[in-house]
Amino acid sequence: MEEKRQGEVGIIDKWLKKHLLMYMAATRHPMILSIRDGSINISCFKTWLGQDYLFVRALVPFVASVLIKAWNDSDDSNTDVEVILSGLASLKDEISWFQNEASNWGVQLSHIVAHKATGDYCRFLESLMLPEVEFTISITAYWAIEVVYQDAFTHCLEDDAKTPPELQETCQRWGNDEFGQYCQSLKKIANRRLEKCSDDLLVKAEATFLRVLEHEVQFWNMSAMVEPEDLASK
Ligand SMILES: Cc1ncc(CN)c(N)n1
Repeated sequence: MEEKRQGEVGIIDKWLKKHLLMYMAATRHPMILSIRDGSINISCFKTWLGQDYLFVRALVPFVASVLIKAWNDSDDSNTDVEVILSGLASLKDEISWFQNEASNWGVQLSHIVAHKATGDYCRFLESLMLPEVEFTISITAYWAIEVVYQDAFTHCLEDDAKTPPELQETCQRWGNDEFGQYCQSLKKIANRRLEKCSDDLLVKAEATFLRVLEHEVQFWNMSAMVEPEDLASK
């Protein structure tokens, strides 16, 4: 297979162009736009916080499985393992952040039950952890999962955003430059693998990318739904 020439558009950029509507549905969801324009209903934010805590916990074994696949199957395993390991390590911080944030907002994490969208997304992660799922597929999914948050929350930090001060820290968590660089490193690994893989695998990887976007949209939809008890207390 020919090496990609400098300046040539990578496979992921082609997908982003081809599936722009779906990508925008995930990264410019009404829930994100409501954070950005300050109209967010705080009970939706609290639902998101509790459900995302469950999701991030399920992300740990998934990222660990990507790490093992990089170790076993990568053509540049030293670099890839280092990148993935730093993501895995930062999940510990992320979980502590959720615990701290939940206590600030009065959300009891021990009482949280997974909603359907959360359960579906976690089961999807589990299906990607199977040993027969190729490294190319799992690194593509990992990049897609992270970039949706990075892009969405960066949007909430732009100069003209009216994000409420109490949600700035949440947006910073995924909208900071360092996380942006991290997503670029994941994209580079995924692109390198995709350039070299068979047509069959490429089709599978594109379908996996789309499934991540669908799950992200469902996750935002679920968070944006006001719980009946919140309506009753109004
Ligand atoms: C649903 C979801 N997608 C992505 C991320 C970013 N780790 C997250 N915390 N939650």
